[in-house]
Amino acid sequence: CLQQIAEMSKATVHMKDPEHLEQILESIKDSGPNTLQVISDFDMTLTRFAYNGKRCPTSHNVLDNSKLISKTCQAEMKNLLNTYYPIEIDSTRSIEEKLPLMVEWWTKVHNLLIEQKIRKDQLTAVVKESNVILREGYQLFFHHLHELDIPLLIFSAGVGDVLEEVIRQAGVLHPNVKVFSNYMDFDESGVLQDFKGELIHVYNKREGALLNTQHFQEIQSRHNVMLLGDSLGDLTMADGVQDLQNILKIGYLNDKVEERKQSYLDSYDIVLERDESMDVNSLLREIRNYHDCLY
Ligand SMILES: Nc1ccn([C@@H]2O[C@H](COP(=O)(O)O)[C@@H](O)[C@H]2O)c(=O)n1
Repeated sequence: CLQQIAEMSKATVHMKDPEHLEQILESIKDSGPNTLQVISDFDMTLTRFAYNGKRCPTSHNVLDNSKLISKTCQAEMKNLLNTYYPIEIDSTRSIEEKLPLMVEWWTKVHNLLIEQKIRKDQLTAVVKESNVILREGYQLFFHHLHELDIPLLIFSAGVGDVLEEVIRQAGVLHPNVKVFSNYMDFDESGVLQDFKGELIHVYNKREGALLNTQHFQEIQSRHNVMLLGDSLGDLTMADGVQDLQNILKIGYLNDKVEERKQSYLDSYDIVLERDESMDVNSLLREIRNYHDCLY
């Protein structure tokens, strides 16, 4: 199955330790789908990084580039993106150094969005008109997880309302999909007045943050994890999983490939370099076939 991923993939696939990977996969298969949860990032992990050589938008960019935002504000957001995104992906800076700067970026952008008086009823059209695209093979990915009743936890530092709308419009917002993200807070007339709860940025995603929530109860017996991410910050998404047994970490290396390759190879079990598809479907198919043979 691992070989299949390597062969089928249009991208370059790196596997840290194929033997160890095979063991993890066997163990996950033996334990059954009811012990598995999938934890995934959203922007540039479930969605495409580029299409026809052009960058695709993140959930924030869907708003930034839309008609809901004034030209002056768009220019300010672009400036912020050009300032802070290089810091986010800079492999020479530590997470500790980047963290306050990421909070600064998100806070500034959210304040700008609030100033724009965005209305809730405008989001559907804005998503429809955007160039956001889920990765090739997404239908099968969501379908396998739904069929096997495996929870898909999407942990995103993006905008929850936007990304949920993307998944809804793609027709794959199944009941097993749970999104944890920055949700907009609208006033009684449907105008954006704030963002709900604690800010989620690229370096504070942790399943432990869900402790005491209804959802945490539902997943606490699932000790095997498949984690999908595109940044080193995504690696902490499984922190707090109860009695973790096996974790399979799959990383999409989209940008600044050469500079960041080594750190991704050190941290992820499988690294998909410049991939735009969901080759992980082969792993899910394998788990599913194994389960179908047994039951
Ligand atoms: N104003 C912003 C802030 C962040 N981003 C990007 O969004 C990504 C975060 O979302 P995840 O689903 O990946 O957690 C992150 O990679 C930022 O670069 C943005 O585009 N605009």
